[in-house]
Amino acid sequence: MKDKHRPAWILKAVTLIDLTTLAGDDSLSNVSRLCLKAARPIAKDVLEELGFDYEDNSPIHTAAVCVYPNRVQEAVDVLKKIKMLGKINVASVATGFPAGQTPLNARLAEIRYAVENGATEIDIVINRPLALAGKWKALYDEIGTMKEACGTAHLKTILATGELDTLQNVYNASMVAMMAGADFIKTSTGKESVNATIPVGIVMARAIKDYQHKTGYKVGLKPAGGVRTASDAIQWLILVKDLLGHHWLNPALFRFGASGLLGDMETQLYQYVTGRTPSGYEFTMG
Ligand SMILES: O=C[C@H](O)COP(=O)(O)O
Repeated sequence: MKDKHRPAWILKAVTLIDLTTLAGDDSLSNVSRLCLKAARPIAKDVLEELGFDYEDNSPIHTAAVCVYPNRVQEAVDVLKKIKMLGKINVASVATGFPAGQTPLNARLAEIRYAVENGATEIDIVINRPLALAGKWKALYDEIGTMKEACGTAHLKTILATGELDTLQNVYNASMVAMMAGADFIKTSTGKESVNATIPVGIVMARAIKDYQHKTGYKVGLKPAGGVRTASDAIQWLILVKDLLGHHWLNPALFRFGASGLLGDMETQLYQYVTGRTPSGYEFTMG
């Protein structure tokens, strides 16, 4: 890619991020910072130098923030306060994230709790033992009940591909999730030892394309876990553009799940604009 196009690709990628915090010590304070960062992800001078408005109507904000169910209400409140709720969605992981090893009733209750608190996107994890045992109908039924529990909230289905053993299982699980009503299929929780990889992305994009051919429905793709650099992000954008088409590169059909991707994007954009490396004092949260 020509260097002059790089900032545009990076800015595009910024708008496709589900800015995530999924840590045991998450609190009102870091969730607030996350929301402020989601609303103003790139420093004012850098953004203006690239020709974008920094003010309220700036199109450069992340697609969503992604938090644990217990933190949904706080994220909703902060985004409402800064008038960004709706422009930035609140996504919640649920269903015993990341392992999914809790009874189905508890997993469903967690979805309902997150939705009642204002989450409009729910990231569930699939039951890996069902997939590994080839019990696809049982997996379909579980995801179907989770879709129902979501109500009007969008369902993102995390396959945890690093634990599915084979690419055939990844393809089958993708198909089952889509047939059960997933709005997005997502690679990983970020907590497996292997997370979003390009080979898995190719298989999932292929499944999405096959599903579209069979049904006419477009399902989104969300690589998540270990996407850390602007170059990683651009690789994913190129993969999606090549396999699914340019129109898939919008927040309704593509997201990055990432906690640590913005830092490198900011650095890269700063370097592009100023020709120098940031000192470390250049960027502050919020
Ligand atoms: O869904 C999002 C992932 O948990 C984020 O993973 P990450 O912390 O490796 O970026």
